[in-house]
Amino acid sequence: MTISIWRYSHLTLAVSSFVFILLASVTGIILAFQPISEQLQPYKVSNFESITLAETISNLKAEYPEVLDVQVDANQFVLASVITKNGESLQGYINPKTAQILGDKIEVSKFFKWVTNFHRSLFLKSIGRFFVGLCSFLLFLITISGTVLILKRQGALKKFFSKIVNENFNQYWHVVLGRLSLIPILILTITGVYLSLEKFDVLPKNTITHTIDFENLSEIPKRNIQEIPVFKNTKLAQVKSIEFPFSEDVEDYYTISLKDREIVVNQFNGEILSQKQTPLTTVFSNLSLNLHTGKGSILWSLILAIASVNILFFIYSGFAMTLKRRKSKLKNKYKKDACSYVILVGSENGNTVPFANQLQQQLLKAGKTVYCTELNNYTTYSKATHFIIMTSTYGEGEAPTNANTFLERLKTVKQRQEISYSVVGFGSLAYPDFCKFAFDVDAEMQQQFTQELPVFTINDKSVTAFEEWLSLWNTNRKLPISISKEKLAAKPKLNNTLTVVDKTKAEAHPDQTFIINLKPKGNTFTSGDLLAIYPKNDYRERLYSIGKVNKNVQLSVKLHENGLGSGFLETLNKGDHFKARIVKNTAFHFPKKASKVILIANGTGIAPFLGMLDQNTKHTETHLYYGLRQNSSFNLYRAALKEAQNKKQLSKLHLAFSQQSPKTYVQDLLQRDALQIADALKNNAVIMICGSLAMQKDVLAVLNTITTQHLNQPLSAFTKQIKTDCY
Ligand SMILES: Cc1cc2nc3c(=O)[nH]c(=O)nc-3n(C[C@H](O)[C@H](O)[C@H](O)COP(=O)(O)O)c2cc1C
Repeated sequence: MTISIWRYSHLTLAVSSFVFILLASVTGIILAFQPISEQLQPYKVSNFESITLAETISNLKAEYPEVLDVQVDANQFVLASVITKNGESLQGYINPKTAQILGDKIEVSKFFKWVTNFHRSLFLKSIGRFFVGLCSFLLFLITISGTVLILKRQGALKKFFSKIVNENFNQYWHVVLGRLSLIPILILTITGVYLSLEKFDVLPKNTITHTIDFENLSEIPKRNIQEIPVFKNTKLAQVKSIEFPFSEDVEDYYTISLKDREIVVNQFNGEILSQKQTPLTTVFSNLSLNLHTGKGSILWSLILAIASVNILFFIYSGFAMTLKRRKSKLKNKYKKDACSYVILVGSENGNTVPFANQLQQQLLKAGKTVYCTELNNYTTYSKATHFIIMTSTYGEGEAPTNANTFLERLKTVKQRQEISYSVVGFGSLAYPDFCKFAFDVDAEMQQQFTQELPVFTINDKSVTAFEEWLSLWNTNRKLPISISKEKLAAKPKLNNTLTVVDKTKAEAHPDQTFIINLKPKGNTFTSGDLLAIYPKNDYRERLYSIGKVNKNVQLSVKLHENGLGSGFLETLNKGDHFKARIVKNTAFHFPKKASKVILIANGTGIAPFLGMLDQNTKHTETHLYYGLRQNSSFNLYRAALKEAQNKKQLSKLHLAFSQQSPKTYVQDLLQRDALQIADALKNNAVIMICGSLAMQKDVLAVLNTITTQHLNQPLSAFTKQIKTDCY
């Protein structure tokens, strides 16, 4: 079944039962405190587990002239009904070690009785009971469909509990709490259904009847209670109730109900007269009651209370997510065959839709005819001249639900006219397959249409990045489109405060470059992750590649004229602090296992590599190809790289100077070392590239020549071994 059907079922079940579930959860939370308040009473004696039945019965018989019965409840409180020496009839909790009365039987308060009644039947008697039972069953189905949705989201059963990226409060906690309360909620619902079925007499009722051979009852050998084997060998903890013999007639006996069976014992010689297993329905019934109410365990009662609070949160967050999805509807002014621009959207949770809506509105304002639809609706567009595909990636590099049949449709639906296209990928660097679906779409589109711009990727809904794409696209299309950032920009989630440890001076460097070391809060980042800063405290974001050096965040920054990010960082002084966001960039971490690592950088692209070399304490063979303008540009990094070489954390350094004669670029050095590079790639080496996009393009072209010439394969055969982070 597809994810949308599961999601639809999950939602429909929730909508149809949420009022009942809401009421049952609120009352359930209150009721969880009843067993807790009971258990806090001081009626359980110490070392209860070691007390025997023999000890209890003989103590009671010694203390009271007549004992009617004894019950041991889920709290291990022992309740006895006795007649005292004064002839008074008494029911209360006793200490089985002394037979002394500890207190009166606890009566459930009127308030708890009222809430219990409401919880069971909503005061609607049988009809109410039926609905409560039904809703328990529906909640069971909601839990199952929710589990399937989590499984689909996580991609595999073994990943059920693996880490979840926190992109959205409601979504994140819906899944995290859903996983944590899965078992308690399943137990609550199954036991709830069982208890309801029991009330409707649907389950078979088995009562125990004993057949006793009254003819052969004997009073001899007369045994003391303490010497009767079954009493000696049975612990009180196993007992549920004891019915004492009515009189001293041999035909009256002890009936002892244990957890798994019921026995009848001759009161004189201790012979077991009959023994019957407890029926399974009774075992389940007791188990269901204890599990559903939390009787007998403060911990379980608390777990049930927390699970019920979570259910309330699921109702809220589930509806909040649904509303958000609904709000992100696509609307059109023109019919599909009347438009020259077609925006095709792929979105799982609606985050990409506002970007598409903005672009559509602004294009309409500019007098263009635009049609906007989901990728799965792809069909013919008789007047289209340009497609803009805006799609997120979901699961593990897969298509979002409303785009999962697009690639198939693309093969069958044929357009009649020439069409150009641009793909904008929305994704998150926290996932290894960053914007993969956008790249898959682009590869297929290239077969039929003209690519106008290479795939443009947008991390974490960055409005700044979208503006960058728009500016490139505007230039190409000769359009003046600008978007309303306020409508798109979500408040950035600043997750760290960084303090300046030290900073070099930009003016001391020939290329106006400086290194800044920042002390973050916590240690949960690594080299290759990104630091997102918001210099003007608005939506404008600037990203820097992090090198983790001495547990600090180290950035290498080139000061640009009027540069928003570089200007802000340049004005900071030692001790200053500011809030920012550390963005995980799992796709650009130093490989844990690799025969060899080849790092390629130019300019400030060295930043993450300085950290990776500092962290390369396993001495993985690592080569660095580094392009700078001139020898003096290298002064800033000389000491750190020398130290890395001395510590054998950098095996070899290859420098290229582009403004010194002979002018050399990193790709020239790669070409020079073509044989070693080919050999390394063949032996599973990893190549990491960081720096300018122009350098990346040239380097990839040279690498492709190397693999084609020396390994008879294009570079695309080695994609898994190439990691890039260029800007
Ligand atoms: C369960 C899940 C899996 C994701 N998998 C990826 C992924 O493999 N690659 C990626 O770049 N982004 C991934 N993302 C991030 C989304 O693509 C990103 O948040 C996007 O902005 C969501 O837009 P949408 O709500 O329109 O689908 C994933 C998000 C979620 C919730």
